[in-house]
Amino acid sequence: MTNTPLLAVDGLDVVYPGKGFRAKSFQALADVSISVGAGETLGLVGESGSGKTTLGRAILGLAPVTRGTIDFDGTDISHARRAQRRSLSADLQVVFQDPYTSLNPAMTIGSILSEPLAVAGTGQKASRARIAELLDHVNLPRDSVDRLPREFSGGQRQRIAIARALALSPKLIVCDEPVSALDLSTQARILDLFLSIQRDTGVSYLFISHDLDVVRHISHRVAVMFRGEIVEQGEAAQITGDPEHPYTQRLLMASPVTDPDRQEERRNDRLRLLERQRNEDEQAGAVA
Ligand SMILES: Nc1ncnc2c1ncn2[C@@H]1O[C@H](COP(=O)(O)OP(=O)(O)OP(=O)(O)O)[C@@H](O)[C@H]1O
Repeated sequence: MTNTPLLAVDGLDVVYPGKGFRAKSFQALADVSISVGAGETLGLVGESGSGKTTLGRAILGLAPVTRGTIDFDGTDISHARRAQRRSLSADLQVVFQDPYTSLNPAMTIGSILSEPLAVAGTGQKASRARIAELLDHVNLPRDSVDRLPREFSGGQRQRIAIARALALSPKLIVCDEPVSALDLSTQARILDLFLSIQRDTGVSYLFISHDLDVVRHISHRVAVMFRGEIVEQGEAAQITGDPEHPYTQRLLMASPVTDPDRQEERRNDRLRLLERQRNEDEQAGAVA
């Protein structure tokens, strides 16, 4: 990890224009600032509708930037045009939540993986070699190339989506709830895959999730989003275990403990939080 951020979002506003006659516009992000270093994972956590996906989409050029900058690898890409976006796609990739809809059902795995390589001008022989390497990397058999997405389980499809994102060795992958559609044991295996890929390649992740346990497992740092604003950010263990902001505290108290190995740890976090809230209430009472 280096100190120079690979991605620096500064003072970002996103306002969705109203649709139809008299429909109101909607401000989905207000003054959002985050950064992701090379080889780092920033977890982005928050309730449904808080604006997490909108931030990911703004970085990918899919949501309108009204104000602020998005610096990626030294260039402001907040208003990048199509040609610049295309050249960025080698370095900036995405993995979506739903492995059932994110892969074209009519294309073989070989065609899905060769698409980004062909766009980048990779020759057929080099492309075949790269595809074999990618399948090894995500632990899928090499003969997967001739099969269709429907022949794979949800976890395997997410491995294919990850392989596709890795094809051109990106610097940053925006991961938008990439394990939410998977069962618990598959979630754990895919999270481990994300971690081992990062160890091997040094790729950075902006990892979007509503699940504090998932975010704690995968992230170096965590940012918490509430109603379109970042209300708190810091080291993953601190934000997910001993948060300062009342909203994050509520998230911690309300979130289900998905990982059985973490139940004890989470119980202790909650007890510590309750203790702190009681002390703060007592102090407030003493002052009043
Ligand atoms: N294209 C759009 N036009 C208008 N409003 C939108 C659009 N996309 C999202 N929104 C609104 O912006 C807000 C933030 O949505 P967003 O999908 O970014 O939240 P989220 O935290 O990712 O939620 P979820 O976890 O449910 O996907 C919501 O109120 C949503 O209705």
